[in-house]
Amino acid sequence: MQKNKPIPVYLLTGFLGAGKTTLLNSLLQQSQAYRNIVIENEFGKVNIDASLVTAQIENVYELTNGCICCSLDNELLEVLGNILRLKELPDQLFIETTGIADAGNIIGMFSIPDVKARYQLVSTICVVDAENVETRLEQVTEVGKQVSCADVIILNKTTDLPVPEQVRLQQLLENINPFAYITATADGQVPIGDVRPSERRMPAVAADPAVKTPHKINTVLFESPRPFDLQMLVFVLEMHFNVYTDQLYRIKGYVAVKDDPEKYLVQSTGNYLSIVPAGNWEDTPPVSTLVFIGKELKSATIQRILQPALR
Ligand SMILES: Nc1nc2c(ncn2[C@@H]2O[C@H](COP(=O)(O)OP(=O)(O)OP(=O)(O)O)[C@@H](O)[C@H]2O)c(=O)[nH]1
Repeated sequence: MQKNKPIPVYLLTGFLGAGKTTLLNSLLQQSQAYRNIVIENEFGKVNIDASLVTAQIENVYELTNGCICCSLDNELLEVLGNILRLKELPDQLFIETTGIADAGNIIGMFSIPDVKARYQLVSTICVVDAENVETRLEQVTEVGKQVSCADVIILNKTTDLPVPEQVRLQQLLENINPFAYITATADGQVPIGDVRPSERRMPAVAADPAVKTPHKINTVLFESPRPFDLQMLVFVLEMHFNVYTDQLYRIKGYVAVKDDPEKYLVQSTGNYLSIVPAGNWEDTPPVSTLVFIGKELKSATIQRILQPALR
C-alpha cells in the first residue's frame, strides 16, 4: 500500500450480543487477500472477543481500559499511533466497539486532523439483533445513537423471523436512519461489498417526516431556498449539538451558502461537525436540505435553531 494513502477503517457498533464479532469474522474471511488489523474494545480485563476472532489476521489489539468512546486517556488514539509505527501498514482496519459505545464520539475521533491524515473512516456498521432491537431502542439511548450514526445497518438473527416482521423492522430502522443502507441476515453473513462506502442511499429527499417511529426517535426534515452564512451555521450547529447532546444524534444533508456557487455537505454525529464543499448545484435549484435525527425532535425547534444562520 502507498505510504501516504489513509488506511481504510471499518467501525462496528451494536448492542451487546447483537452479532458484531460474528459479522467481523465473516468480513475478515472475505478479506483474506488483504493485510487486516483488528482493534477489539471490551469491558473488563479479559478480552473475550479478541479470542473469538477466528479469521486469519495480522494483529489484534485488545483495549480493555474502559469504553473507547468515553475514556479521556484515550487508548484508541494511542493504538492508532502504534499501528502507524508498524513495519508494514495494514490495508484495512476493523474496530469492534463495546455494546454500549457512543458511536458519535468514536466517529468524531476520525475527524481529528492528525488522525484523518492517516486513517479514513469508510463505513460505520451497526449490527442489530432482530429479536430484541425494538426493546433495546426503548431501553438504551446508545442503541438509538448507534443506529442513527450508521452508514450500514445489519439486521441480524433473522432466521426465524417471518418475512412481514423483517420488512416491518427494516422500515422502522429506515425511518430512524434514512441515510443508511439496511440489510437483513443471519449469522453475520453479509457480502463485504454491502459494507463498503457507497452514495446509493444518500437521499435527495429524506424519509417522510410524517412517518412516526416508536421509541421516541424521529427525523425532522429542514428545507429552505434561502442560503446560509457558513460561519453562523457552524456556530449554531456546534452550540446546539453541545446543548442537546443527549437528544440530537445526527445531521446530514446539503446546504447552499450565500455568494458561493458550491453546495456543501453537512455531516454531524455526536460532538463532531463537518461541512465540506461537494461540487456545484448544476441543474438542481440550490435548496438547502438537512435531516436531523434524534429523540423527540420538533420541527419548530430546528427552524428556530437554524433561523439566525439564514441569509
Ligand atoms: N441464533 C442466532 N445466533 C447468532 C446469530 N448471529 C450471532 N449469533 C450468536 O449470538 C451470540 C453473540 O454474538 P457475537 O457475535 O459474539 O455478538 P457481539 O455483538 O460481538 O457480542 P458482545 O461482544 O457481547 O457485544 C453468539 O453466541 C453468536 O454465535 C444469528 O444470526 N442467529
